[in-house]
Order: sequence, then structure tokens, then C-alpha cells
Amino acid sequence: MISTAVLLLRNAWRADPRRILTAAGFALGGALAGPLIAAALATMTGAVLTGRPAVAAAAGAAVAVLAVAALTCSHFGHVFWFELSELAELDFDRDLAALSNGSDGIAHHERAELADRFTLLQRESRQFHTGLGAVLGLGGLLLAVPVTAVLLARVSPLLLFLPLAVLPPLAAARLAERVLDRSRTAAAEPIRVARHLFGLVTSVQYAGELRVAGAGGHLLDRHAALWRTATGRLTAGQVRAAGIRAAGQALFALAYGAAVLVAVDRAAGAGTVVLVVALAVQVNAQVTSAVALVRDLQRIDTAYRHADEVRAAVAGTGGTGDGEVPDRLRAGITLDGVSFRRPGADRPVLSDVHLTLPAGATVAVIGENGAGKSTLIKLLCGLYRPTTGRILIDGVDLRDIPAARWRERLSAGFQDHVRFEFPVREAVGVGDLPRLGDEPAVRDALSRAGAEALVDALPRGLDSPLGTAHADGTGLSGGQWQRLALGRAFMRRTPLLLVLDEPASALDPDAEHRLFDRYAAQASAVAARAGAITVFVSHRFSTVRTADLIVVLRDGRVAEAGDHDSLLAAGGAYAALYAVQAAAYR
Ligand SMILES: Nc1ncnc2c1ncn2[C@@H]1O[C@H](COP(=O)(O)OP(=O)(O)OP(=O)(O)O)[C@@H](O)[C@H]1O
Repeated sequence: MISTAVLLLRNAWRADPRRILTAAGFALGGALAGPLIAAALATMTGAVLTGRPAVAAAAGAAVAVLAVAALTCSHFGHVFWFELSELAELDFDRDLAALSNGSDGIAHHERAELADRFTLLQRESRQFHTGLGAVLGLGGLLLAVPVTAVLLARVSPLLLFLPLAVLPPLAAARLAERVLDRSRTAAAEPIRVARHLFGLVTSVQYAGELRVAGAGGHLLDRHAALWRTATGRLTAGQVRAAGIRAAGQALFALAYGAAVLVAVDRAAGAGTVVLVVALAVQVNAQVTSAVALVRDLQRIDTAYRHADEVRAAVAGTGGTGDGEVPDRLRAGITLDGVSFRRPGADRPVLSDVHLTLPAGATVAVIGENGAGKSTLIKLLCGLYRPTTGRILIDGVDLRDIPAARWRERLSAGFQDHVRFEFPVREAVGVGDLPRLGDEPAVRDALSRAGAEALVDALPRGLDSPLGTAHADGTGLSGGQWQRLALGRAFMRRTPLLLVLDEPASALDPDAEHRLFDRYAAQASAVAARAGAITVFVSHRFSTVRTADLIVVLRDGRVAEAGDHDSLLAAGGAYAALYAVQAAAYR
């Protein structure tokens, strides 16, 4: 926890040294005012009772000034540290985003325990606005407690034990926070799933299907059940934590009662009794705030610990070598005995895949649902790493190439593409960030994706905002979103590998056919320039048959590979599938 406090202070210092110093000054001043008020009150009472009006008036004025100072310090201190705390929250959110999206691969995202950690971290990041205040408050207490102790010791050394009575409630608070942490961890999974269900029920995208199926009520019932499970676990944790805290406070209450008895027993005068009672109240307030401040700080400590766990899980998912990506592909991409198994899965998704994708070729990957087509695409993109085997780019192992370097030479259109609710030029331009504002490049990509007519029909052309995030945004159909995603995939000028995972599943067959005709002509130009390989997944054989190489996957293995004519002649799985689809169109 001390390291967390130091980290928060260091970050605040880095952000604005003057601001944090001023906030610390106010925190210390405010903390000191408390015991001094008790001392001034005692002096005032003694002076009144012994008939010294001038001293009583001065002490009374001091009480008033100190009380105002305490309030002022707390108010202005808050103003100074609040913004720094907001920055700490922003920093942590950025860290989270980097952890979530900044890793080389994506396989760790598919692990449930990591998803739970992220759920917790998102909740915990909301605690950051209290962190700096807690550190400064505890700093103030470090000053106020000894001053209070000295004042108490002057009455009786026995009273020195009163601040020690702070320890049981503090220890109890630590223990209680650990109990709460365990209950929050236990509740993370039901909360995550419940949020997912709530997202489904409230999503415009799925509204139609859920209405027709009448599944909305069912999902809400499951959501409520999960929420009840989560709340039950959290409440059980809260009850246990409250019991532990109450036990700590009870020990302090005993010490408090004993202190007042000592004061009454040793009282040299009414002023001293007032001093002890006021200081005992101070100690009580100090304990209560110490408990709250420690709890706040401990939550942030927990957040950092959880973030470290995620960081450790994410580390090591990236490439380590310093291999170069060739300017142009000469031989091609080779999969040499590639297998892939997800952590914790009992069987591999891909097994012992041997394939050569020649430079300049168009490769179609086909197979039944779940055969491993998308997994193969993600392996080629370096988003997953082979569990065994190698992927060689012109002979260089992909493992030895830094992920960022390889990705710069990729273009991808994914099945579950992003629907960027931006103006069209940006929604497409993000496919090649350096050319985000390059209108001719965006128009060219749109034309290759067959989306120029779609954009021309929009009220503000390339500047038309898309989606419901904008008041004047235009809603698009699934196929129209897909055309824009394709446009995005076509933004990069010289990719070495273009992957298209069911890029036209939402297009009508005619549109898909035209798209691939147009694409094939351009692909051969890029292929001639850079030896670029296009790998696409499609279930439509009218498109698949045009590929130079067709790879048929079955149960994660390559069942057949070859061009259309040779596969038909072989009379295997491809020929059978082709015959079924051809018959359906006859
Ligand atoms: N996110 C995931 N987490 C765990 N397992 C997964 C995940 N995605 C896919 N799988 C598993 O990997 C296998 C291969 O999935 P993949 O998406 O590669 O198949 P596919 O051939 O592209 O299927 P489709 O034609 O349905 O898109 C599936 O059988 C599934 O069991």
C-alpha cells in the first residue's frame, strides 16, 4: 500500500508539482487544526473558570480561527487534488485500454478469467478519484496523531495508549477489504455475463431477432438471476466486512471509555477534562477517517495488483525477434506443421497444417462452420501464435518479426467488422491512418469495394456521419456496413497479405461476384508489384472457384488443396461440396 501511495504522489508530482505541494500544505494544515482546536478550547474553559477574560477571549478567537482554517483547508485542498486525481483515473483508464488493446495477440482475450479481471478493473478504475485525497488525508493524520498524542501525554502517559487503540480498527479494515475483494472477484463473472445480456436486450442491432423470437423476457430473467447471484455474493462480503469492521471499532470504543475515566480520575481542572474529551473525539474522528482512507487506498492498491496480473498474462504474447519484413514477397508464406490450441482447451482448433501460399496468389479457404478458417486467418495476421509449427514469411519465422512491423503490411476485412460511427471518410480512412484525410485514397478504396454509389447517395457524401451515435447520423444496412469495412481493408496501398474473412457474406451473390471480378483485376496489379497474397474465406463457390489455390479445411486439418479444376478432377470433398451448390443453383 505504501508503494501505491508513493506511486500516486509521484504521478501527481510529475503532472503538476506546485499543485500537489499546495494540496499537501492544505491537508497538513487542516489536520493540525483539529488537535489545536482542542487545546484552545481547554485554555478557554480554564480561563473562564479562573476569571481571566482576556485569555478566554483570545483562546475563543483562536478556536474560531482554527475552525475556519480547518474548513478552508479541506475545501481548498480538495480543489487542488481533485484535478490531479481525475488525471490519475485517466492514466489508469489508458493503461487499461493499452492492456486490452495494445498487446500483440488476441488469444488472451478469449480467457474467461482475464475477462473477469477486466470487469473488476473497470469497476476499480472508478475508485481513482479518491486515491490522492486518501494519501494526503493519511499524511495529515501522520502529523495530527503525534500532536494529539503529545497533548494527551501531558495529562497522563496512560492516555498515550489511546492513539494505539487505532490499530485494531485499522487491521480490521484491511481484513474487511480483503474479504470484499474476494466477494468482488466471485461476483465478476455473473456481472460480466449479466452486462452482456443487458447489452443484447438493449441493442438496436439485435432488437428484431429478439422480438421475433420473443426472447427478450427470457434474457431479462437470466440477467436478473445473474444479477441476484452477483448481488448475493457482494452482500455476503459486505456483511462479513461490516462485522469485522464493527469488531475493530468495538475495541476502540473500549479504549475510548477507559480514556475518559482516566481523565476524570486525574483531572486537575475542568479545562483538562475538556481537553481530554475533545482530544478523544479527535482521536475517534482520526480513526474513522484513517479507516476510510486506508480502505480507499487499499482499493487502488488492489486495482494496481489486478492490473499487474493482467499485464503479466498479456506479456509474452508478442514477438521477440527483430526480423525484417521483405519489401515484396518472392517465395510466399509457408505454414510448416502449424497447430493451434487455445489455453485450457482439450483439443486443438488446427492440427499439423502444411501449406504454401505462393507469392501473388489468391487463396480461398473453405470448410464447414467451426473447421478453423477464421483461426487460420488470425494466425496469418499474427493475432494468434501457433502452439506448434512455424509460419514463414519468405523463409522468416513470423515469431521473429515484431508484430507491429508485420501488421503494417497487412490489410484485413473481418467477418465481425467494426461499425465505426464516424463520418464516412474517417470510417474508411482508418484503414490506413497516415492517409486518413486523403480523399482520393478514400474514394479509390470505396470504388474498389463497390461502395461509391452508396456514398454518393448519402446526404453529405464523404462527410456524412454514420450510425445512431450522431443526431444526424445515417443508419446503414448490414451489407452497406460491410462494403465500408471492405473499403477500409482496401486502403493500404502495398500490403503483402490481404485477408478477407467472409468479406461479402452480407452482399447479394451478384454484388459479391462483381466485387471479386473487380478485385481480381486489381489484386493481380498489387501482386505483380509486391507479390501480395490474398487469402479469403467464402462459402460461395462462384467466388471460390476463381482462386489460384483452394484450401479445404475439415476438423482443423487440411483435407485438400489445389485449384478448382484439379480439385474437381480429384473428386474429393471439394468436388462433392461444389456439386451440391451447383445443383442448388440449377
Ligand atoms: N473465441 C473463441 N473462444 C474459444 N473457442 C473458439 C473461439 N472462436 C472459435 N473457437 C473454436 O475454434 C473452432 C474454429 O473456429 P473458427 O472461427 O476458426 O471456425 P470457422 O471455420 O471460421 O467457422 P465459421 O465458418 O463458422 O466462421 C470452433 O470450432 C470453436 O470451437
